[in-house]
Amino acid sequence: MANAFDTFTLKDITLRNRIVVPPMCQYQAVDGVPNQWHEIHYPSMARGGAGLVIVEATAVSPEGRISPGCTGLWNETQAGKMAGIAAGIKRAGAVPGIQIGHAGRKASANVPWQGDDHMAEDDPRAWQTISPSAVPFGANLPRVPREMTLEDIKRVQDDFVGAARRARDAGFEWLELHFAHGYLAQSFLSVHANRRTDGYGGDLAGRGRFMRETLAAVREVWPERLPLAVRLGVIEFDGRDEETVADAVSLTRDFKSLGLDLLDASLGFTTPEANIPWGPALVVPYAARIRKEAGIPVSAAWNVDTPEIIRDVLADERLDLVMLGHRHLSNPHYPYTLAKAYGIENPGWKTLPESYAHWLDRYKASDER
Ligand SMILES: C=C(C(=O)O)c1ccccc1
Repeated sequence: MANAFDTFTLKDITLRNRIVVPPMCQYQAVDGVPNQWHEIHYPSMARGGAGLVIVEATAVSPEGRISPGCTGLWNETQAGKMAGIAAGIKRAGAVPGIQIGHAGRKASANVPWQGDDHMAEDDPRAWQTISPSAVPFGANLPRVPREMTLEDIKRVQDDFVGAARRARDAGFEWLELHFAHGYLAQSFLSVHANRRTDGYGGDLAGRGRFMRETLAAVREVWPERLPLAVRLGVIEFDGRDEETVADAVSLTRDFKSLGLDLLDASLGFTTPEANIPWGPALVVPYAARIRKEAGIPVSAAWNVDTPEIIRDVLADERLDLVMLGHRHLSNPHYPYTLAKAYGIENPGWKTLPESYAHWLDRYKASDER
């Protein structure tokens, strides 16, 4: 029976606990280059006590960004800045992770609080998006993407490999491929986005090919001793759920045979018509099924966010790691809050830097006396 403050070892990497700061886009980069925002944000999150801090969805190419504010790992300038961020996370006691991806037909968008929609075609910042088929997402993202050629597919897969190599050389110790949320890789898997009739479309084998090939190629450059994860949209809530979840189980088994170490279960988000039943631990049942049927460690986000839920999903081994994004944005020291909720002795010394722990212990808060 695991609990949130147990260590977790995967390959040569041991996390100090089961708490993860998941990738959460900050939309603060310029030309994909991390800056002081990221240099403060990520080490601060790590200083709060989480076991693993995963840097936001980082584009493998300029056209792969969701928005102009997204980070990238397609050049050495970006890699140099990312090296400092990885070191800062590690210095703060967490394992440095990074998520790499390509936004596909959801790219070229305004940041969420500036519209969360495709930039106008005459916006000088906008760019042509690409996708498995010339099928738009719709709703706030109506631009018709260009259908990818086989050369495009190979180029983008090579871009994933290049970004993985830069992440390795920058000192990251945990790599997550972004195969979820309606971005490019998920679009290949989705019947809502992929109408191809060549080897990258049609049945599950065809729709899963881009993901399998990309994972295998990245595994070649990502050190065997370091964990390789995939965030996969395992359900869409589009009326095809049993088929989609069964596909996710099958695909995860394939990924495992290609060197996947952990599956981070999330949502598909490939159609605006989805009817998502928002609520506590929304994705956990599907993550647990994959854990059992594919025999691989799993994590999940999406309202795994109370001490009771966190305790239960870990104790009964539905999840191996909990992704606490919302909790960390409102309180980067959430591990301390969680330790106190569990009545753990000396919660500050258990989760925070010694200077914080000292003062928290030395002079009690008025409601702690
Ligand atoms: C910006 C996102 C990402 O990087 O996955 C995202 C998209 C949809 C829901 C949550 C997060």
